[in-house]
Amino acid sequence: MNQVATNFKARRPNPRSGDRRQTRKKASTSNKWLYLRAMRDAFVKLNPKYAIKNPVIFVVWVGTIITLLLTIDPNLFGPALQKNPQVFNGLLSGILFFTVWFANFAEAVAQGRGKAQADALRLTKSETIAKKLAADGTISEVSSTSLKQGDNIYVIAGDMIPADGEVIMGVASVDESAITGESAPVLKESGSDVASSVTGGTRIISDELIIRITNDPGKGFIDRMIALVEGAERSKTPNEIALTVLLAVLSLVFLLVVVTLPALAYYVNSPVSIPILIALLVALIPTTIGGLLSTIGIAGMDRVAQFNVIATSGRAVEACGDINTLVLDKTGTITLGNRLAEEFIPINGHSMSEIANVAWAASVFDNTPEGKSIARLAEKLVARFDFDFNQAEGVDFSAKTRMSGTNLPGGHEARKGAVEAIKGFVRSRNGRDTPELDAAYERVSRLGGTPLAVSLDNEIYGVIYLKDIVKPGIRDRFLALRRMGVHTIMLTGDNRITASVIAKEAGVDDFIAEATPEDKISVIKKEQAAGKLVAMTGDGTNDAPALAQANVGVAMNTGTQAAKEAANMVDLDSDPTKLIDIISIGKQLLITRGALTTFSIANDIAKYFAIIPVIFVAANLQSLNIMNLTSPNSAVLSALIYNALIIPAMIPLALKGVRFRPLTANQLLQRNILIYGLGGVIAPFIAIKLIDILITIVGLA
Ligand SMILES: Nc1ncnc2c1ncn2[C@@H]1O[C@H](COP(=O)(O)OP(=O)(O)OP(=O)(O)O)[C@@H](O)[C@H]1O
Ligand SMILES: [K+]
Ligand SMILES: [Mg+2]
Repeated sequence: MNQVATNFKARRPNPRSGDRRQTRKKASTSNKWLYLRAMRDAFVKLNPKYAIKNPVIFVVWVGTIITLLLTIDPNLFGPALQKNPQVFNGLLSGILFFTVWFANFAEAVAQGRGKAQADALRLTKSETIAKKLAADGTISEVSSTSLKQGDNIYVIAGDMIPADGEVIMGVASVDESAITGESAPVLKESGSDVASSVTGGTRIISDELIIRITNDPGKGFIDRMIALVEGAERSKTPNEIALTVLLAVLSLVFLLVVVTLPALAYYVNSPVSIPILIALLVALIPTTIGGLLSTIGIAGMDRVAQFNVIATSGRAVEACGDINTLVLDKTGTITLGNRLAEEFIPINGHSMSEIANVAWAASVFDNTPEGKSIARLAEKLVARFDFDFNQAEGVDFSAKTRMSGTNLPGGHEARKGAVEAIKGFVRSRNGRDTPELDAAYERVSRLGGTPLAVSLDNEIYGVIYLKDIVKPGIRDRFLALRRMGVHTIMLTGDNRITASVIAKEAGVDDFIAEATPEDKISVIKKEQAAGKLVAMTGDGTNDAPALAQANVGVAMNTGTQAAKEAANMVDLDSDPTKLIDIISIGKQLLITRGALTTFSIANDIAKYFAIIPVIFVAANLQSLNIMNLTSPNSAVLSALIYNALIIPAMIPLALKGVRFRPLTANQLLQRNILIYGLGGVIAPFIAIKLIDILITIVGLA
């Protein structure tokens, strides 16, 4: 006994999870490496094949080449017009090069974070020996990489679970810290909707299980996660594509403006040179947002991942920002969800022990947490109901019938379930319900509890009070959602009174009681038909269709494989309220993008006033030179140095996102226009002036 205990302890200090946490720490302290790698990757991204995907930055890239050629031969496209053309063109070319490189660097930094995460995940994916079960029950040892969908395997305390699967036999505790970072072991058992799925790379720490493999090699959950965090599957979102197109069109418009300038300048006798035109073009096109656009998107997915939620696409994260309606389960999402039997309320002259006996008989085959807790409470009251187990048959609970029970020998039927369901059942057997039933049912419901009626054949014995508690703090979260303009709907299989009590206590906007699984889908469809974008969470198999129908479906990691496949996000901590955080991240992503676009375009005013006087310098239009910069060369270089430096300066904001408050889209828009629009107009005037003074002191121009 002692020996076993020490053996078990001896294994503890060195479980995989420990190794992994160290790796995580290493990954976070090795920021220096992350930046070094990003610097290198920023050069790799200069490849034109890659660079052309970002039209705005590609224009700068082309400008770099042309100004480089003009450095070698300033008279390549006609006589050079400015002072020291070779030095000027060389400096210009260098600044343009760094503009492109900074944009690449920004993207590489965002991608690098994902790569570090993927490296940590790969550690959990080492090859192990799996014990495969043949049809005749014999066990053979095979490599974990050879396991296919449908294989059955056996694992015992200490083993690593070799691949994703569903528990088909046994109860055991599993250390899932390798994927969730949570050290408390989780109970896994067969039959239960929420606790039967296991993930490859986690470790079983007690007892034994038989698992049916659900994925072919290389298609497991961790494989998918690695691909996702590495950004391999990141496709541009519709909003991002729309903005890219808009930025490209804007660039084209500026290009047309710039090409027509020489004619105008000629007219006022102020000829302009090619490098100045390139400088003006680069200054005017939206390089700041163009350079940071994909960084913002990657960072959004990354931020979701830091919440321990895996998004299957950037599209999903972004869609979160547009969500108008949030559909939530009551039990386990809004309430704690471990609904336990608190009390039996006998009616119609039945005694406490009578209702306990029938409740016990109706629960012996019920594997749900509710069923088990009813049996436990009945046993506390020394319930007895003698019958031959071999001749009895369990009637499983389903969300559709909303009841469960046991078919006893001799044709007797013990049932428990939602009061309306039991009323219907008893009526179909020529029984009656009584006002006493309604009184008991109302009493439980008014407490926010779930009442279950108990019956044997056509006789109702009373009501079971299943107690459930609204999660602490949930009210504030719904309040925050309301401020963001998100409408919340609680869906529950429970009755109207319970539903309204819980809805009021939690502060949701709306509720639907006595909902069947089909109702979930129809609610989502109805909202969508009204032009709303809908998000929902769920865990059970019967949630899968609704998860697929919703614009954003977040499955719990403890949920079934079906639910996880259907969803576009999986929450590793299985905390349904996290959807609220994800919505905030999505909104923040959209706002960050909007803020930086506003800032980028507002910047143009200062850059315009810095460069335009240079073009009309010979015309002596002094009124244009409002910034009073030292020389034409210094004016152009200052504007472009600012234009380049603002990209790395904005990387932290792109990665972290702008400060977010729960406000409606309109309020946020107004706030942002004020901060980033006004700031975007003023900041460059000051910065360009300072750079001009600095390069005059240094003597660059
Ligand atoms: N094990 C059970 N046996 C019999 N009846 C049950 C059992 N579990 C729940 N019920 C009844 O069936 C109803 C519907 O259950 P269901 O799980 O669909 O919804 P819910 O848990 O109340 O709400 P939610 O949709 O928020 O999870 C419950 O409100 C309860 O009255
Ligand atoms: K620009
Ligand atoms: Mg439920």
